[in-house]
Amino acid sequence: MILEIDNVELYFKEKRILNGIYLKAETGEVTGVLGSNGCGKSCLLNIIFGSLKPKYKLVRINNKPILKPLFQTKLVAYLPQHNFIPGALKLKTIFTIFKVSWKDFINDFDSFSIYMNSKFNKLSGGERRLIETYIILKSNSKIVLLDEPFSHLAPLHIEKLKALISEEKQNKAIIITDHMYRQIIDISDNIYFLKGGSSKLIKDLKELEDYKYLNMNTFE
Ligand SMILES: Nc1ncnc2c1ncn2[C@@H]1O[C@H](COP(=O)(O)OP(=O)(O)OP(=O)(O)O)[C@@H](O)[C@H]1O
Repeated sequence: MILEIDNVELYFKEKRILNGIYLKAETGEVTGVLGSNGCGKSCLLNIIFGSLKPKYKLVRINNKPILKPLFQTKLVAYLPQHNFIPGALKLKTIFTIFKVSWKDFINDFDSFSIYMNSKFNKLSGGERRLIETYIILKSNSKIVLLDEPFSHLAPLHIEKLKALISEEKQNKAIIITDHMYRQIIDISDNIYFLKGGSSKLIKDLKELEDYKYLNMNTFE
C-alpha cells in the first residue's frame, strides 16, 4: 500500500501553518517526520488521520483519492501526542478492548506483568506512553501514525520499541515523528523535514544541519 498526501494548506485564522506538503509512506517502510517546535508535525498527522480539516488536502492510497476522513476507513491507527486511554480502565481491559494480546506484550515487556489488574492512571507517564504506543503499533490497521512515541521512555524501552516498529513495518506503513531525532534517523527508511510550512525529503543527513535544525558538525 502506498499512502500519499499533498496539496495541504492549513490556516488557523490568518496564520498559515502548512503549504507545499508532499509526503509518501508505504508498507514495509518507516517514514520519519522531523522539524522544530510548532512547525506543524502534529497538525500534519492529524490531517492524514482526518481529525483536522485543512483548507485543502489530497490523500491518495495506491493512487486513488480518498475523499472521506481516513479514520472512517479503519485503515489507520493514530497515537496522538496526548494520552488517549481513559485512566480508570484496568490494563487487562484495555488490551481486550483494543484486541491486542496481553501475553505478547508481557513477552516483550515482562516487568509490566504485575500491572495486569492495575488501573491505567496508576502507571507512570512513561509506562502509560509505552502501553499506548504498543496498542496503536500492534493494531490491525495498515497505516500507523505515531506522534512522539519515545517521549518519557527509558532507554531500554526505546530500544525494544524500535525493534517492534521494525517488525511491524513488514505489514504496515508507519509514519513517525519525535524530537529524539537520532532514534527517528535510526528506524526511518525515509525522512521528511518540515520547515516554513513545507516538507522536504532528506537525501543527506547534513541537510538537517543546513536547515538549522541541528548544530553544524552533528554528523561529523
Ligand atoms: N487548534 C489550534 N488553534 C490555533 N493554532 C494552532 C492550533 N493547533 C496548532 N496550532 C498552531 O499550529 C502550529 C503547528 O502546531 P503543531 O502542534 O502541529 O506543531 P508541532 O510541529 O507538532 O510542534 P511540537 O514539536 O512542539 O509538538 C503551531 O504554531 C501551533 O501553535
